[in-house]
This record gives sequence, C-alpha cells and structure tokens, in this order.
Amino acid sequence: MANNKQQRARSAREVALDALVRIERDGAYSNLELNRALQQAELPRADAGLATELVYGTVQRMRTLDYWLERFVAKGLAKLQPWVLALLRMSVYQMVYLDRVPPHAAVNEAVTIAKRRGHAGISGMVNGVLRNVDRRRSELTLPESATTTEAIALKHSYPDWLAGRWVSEYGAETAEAICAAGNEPPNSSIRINPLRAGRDAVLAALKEEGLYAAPSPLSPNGIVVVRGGNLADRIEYRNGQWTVQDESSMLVSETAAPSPGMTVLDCCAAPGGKSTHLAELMEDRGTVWSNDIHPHKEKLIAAQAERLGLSCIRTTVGDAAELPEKHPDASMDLVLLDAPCSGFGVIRRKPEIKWAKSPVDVDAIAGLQTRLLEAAARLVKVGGTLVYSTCTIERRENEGQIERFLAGHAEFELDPDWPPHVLDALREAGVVRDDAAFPGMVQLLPQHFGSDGFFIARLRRR
Ligand SMILES: C[S@@+](CC[C@H](N)C(=O)[O-])C[C@H]1O[C@@H](n2cnc3c(N)ncnc32)[C@H](O)[C@@H]1O
Repeated sequence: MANNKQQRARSAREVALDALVRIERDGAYSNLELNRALQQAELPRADAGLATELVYGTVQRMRTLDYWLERFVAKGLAKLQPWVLALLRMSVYQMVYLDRVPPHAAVNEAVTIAKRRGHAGISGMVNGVLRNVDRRRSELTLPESATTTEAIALKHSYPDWLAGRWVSEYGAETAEAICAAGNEPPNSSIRINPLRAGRDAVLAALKEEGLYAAPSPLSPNGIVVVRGGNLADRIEYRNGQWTVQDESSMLVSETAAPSPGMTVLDCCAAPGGKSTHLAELMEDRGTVWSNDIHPHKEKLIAAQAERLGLSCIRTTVGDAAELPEKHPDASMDLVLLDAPCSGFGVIRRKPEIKWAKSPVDVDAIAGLQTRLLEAAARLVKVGGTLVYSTCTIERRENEGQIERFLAGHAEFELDPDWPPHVLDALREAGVVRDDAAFPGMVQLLPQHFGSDGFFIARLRRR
C-alpha cells in the first residue's frame, strides 16, 4: 500500500516537473499545460490535486525560491539544465510551503527523479542541495535592508517593476494585499442559465452531493463551489444548465444589464462567456453580435451558444477596430468592449503572467485598447450604453483609458446608474463607498471578493 502511494506520488511530481519545464521553456500557459498533462497522465484525483498544487505553487513562488536556492547552488542557477532547476524549485516549494509533505519525502522524491533522468552527478547535487536547504532552514530569510517594493516583491514573489507599479498606484498596504491574493487558489464559480435551470434548485442539488455551494454575492445567477472538481465535466454543464465563469466576469454583463429585444455588440467576445450571459439576460430575444479577431475562436462562441440553447447570438470574425465597417454608426443599444489586457487580475489562475509580461507589453496593449474603444464608441446609439472592462488592475489600462476617452468625447459620460443589486454588493464589500457619489466605474481587486481583479466602466451616450 505504502509503495503504491509512493509510486502515485512520484508520478504526480513527474507530471508536475514536465509541465513546469514546458511553461518556463516554451512559454506554455500553466492552466492549458496542466490540463493537457493531467489528461494524458490519468492520475488518480488526489495525485492530480498534488500535481496542480506543485505547478501553480512553484510558478507563483519562483522568485522567492530562486532567491533562496542561489545560496545553495555553488555554480549558480543560470548554469543548471532547465529540468534540474525546475526540480529544485518544486522541491523547495514543497519543503517550505506545503505542510503536508514531510521534507525528507520531498528530498527523496527529487533524488529518485534526478536518478531516473540524469547521471549520478546530478542526483548527487540535487541530494546535497536539498539536504542543505533542509538543514539550514533558518537561513531562508528575506533581506532586512530591502526597500518597501523589494520586500513585497521578494516575500510574495513578483518582479520589482510590477510590485513597484502597484505600490505607487495603490499604496504599499493595498499593493501587498494584491500580491498576497495573487498567490491564493482561485474560487470556482458557475453561472446558472436561467433558460434551463433555477439557482435554488442547482444549489440544492449540489449540496445534496455534499459539495459546499453558496450563492454568489455578485450575481443573482452565480454560485460559488468549493472543491467541486471540474465543473465543466458534468452533465449539467453539457446540457446547458450552467457556465463556468469567475464572479467578476459575471459582474460585467450584470452591469451592462441589457433588456430583451435589444441589439447588442460584444466586440472581443471569445470564448463567449459574456456574450452568452448577455443573451441569457435578454431571455434570448433581440441580437447579440459576438465578434473576435481570431477565426478559430468563432466556433468556441458558437459552441457555447448552442450548448446553452441561445439562438440570438450571431458571430463575426475581425479586428474590432474595423467593426464600424460592418455595422452602421450609432446602431447598437449596448456595446461591450471586454478588451484584451495585461491580465494582472487573473494572476491566481495564470501565475506565469507575472514573469512573462513587461512594462513594454502594458504600453502596447494600452495603445490597442485606445483604438478599440474609439471604434466601439462609434457604434453606440444616442442614449445607448458602452461598457468597457478588463481583467487587469493597471490604472493605465483602466481609469486612465476611460479618462482619456472622455476628454475627447463630450458626447459620452460615465453612467453611475448601475443595477441596484450590483451596487449593493459592491457597497457591502466596501469596494464602493457609501459616503461618496458612485463614479460609474469600479476596480475590483482579487482580495475584495476572492474573485478575479476586474475593471468595469459604464458610459452613456448623451
Ligand atoms: C478578454 S478576452 C475576451 C473574453 C470574452 N469577453 C469572454 O467573456 O469570454 C479578449 C478577446 O479579445 C480578442 N481580441 C484581441 N484583439 C482583438 C481585436 N483587435 N479585435 C477583436 N478581438 C480581439 C482575443 O482573441 C480574446 O478572445
């Protein structure tokens, strides 16, 4: 029995190691890579859980792990083969951050993997480094003389430039809370399709199965599920009762609040999470034009619409900057621009983002957002609504974008008239202050509700 367990645990670590190498070497996305690796390996559920924790944890804590490892690897980390470095990081991650893995088990497993993959010299080095780390744990400290930014960045494992940006934009306390929240496991949540199911009935059914499921405070059709496994791999998903979606994402279409019969445009729509939500809120009456630049993503949107039984969604493919060539000016009751962005609000789900992106990327994406916003605005009817959202927390891509746009467009104004249930939830969580006038835009941070960091602005065309 014990042998079986060790065998399975080893497999979990090997699967995790291969995924880590691909994420680092090939720039693979952690969530996609992990899904692929887990499907291929067919690990038992507990081992799949361990592999998931090792991949996310190691990518999340990479900077801190490297900072400590540098002290123990005489020739320096840069000279190590990628798989050896990934193995050392993954092992120190277990020793420091995972209470349930005894340090000697982490060391032994690493040495076994090293023996299997490398020559004796490598396994000896791995053994020596990890045993030293274990013996000299008291030396795994952070520098005392660091600046505020360096201290936050090293403790929570972020690049200095990113932590520094948040310190200057939000203040040190909030910046540290953002960084800490980015290392927490994300909630799972589903959005009930009211055309196919009722939230209370689904809640009751999930609870009957012994799952912890609670109504989302952010969306009347949202449910937060704890340890529910893959919620997209269930019959209720396949027959269109629900969509797996983060609560912050749900809030976007809730804020847009379209009415049945409207003509709506979702400029950057794939894979269709918000388009299908808009269509559900419209009771599948009217038209949702659902556009994306990538031809291969069109079928993702169409598949979601079909699964959910929504016939009012019409897909198009093209650059959203050119949408005014496809639709007459001022023809839409509602335009949603869920813009491509730096993605810093979803670091919990894709931790490699913090290592892959640079300030240059933020500048480039902000330029694209400006162009898309200009095009989207042209299509909004007089008296109609423009919703701009991103899954990032960069002011330049969010408030900055809206302020710049309003400065050049006197025909638009911020619309503070959000659905009361949305504003109540934001007030209750302290995201929107009771004592100040609501400006019509909001920045959700990952620590507010445990949901993704999102920005939402609602504008009205005068
Ligand atoms: C944030 S995602 C949209 C998520 C989607 N709204 C949802 O809720 O499922 C941004 C999307 O914009 C698309 N995109 C990027 N640049 C674009 C452009 N210039 N025009 C249209 N779509 C674009 C990407 O392919 C990506 O699918």
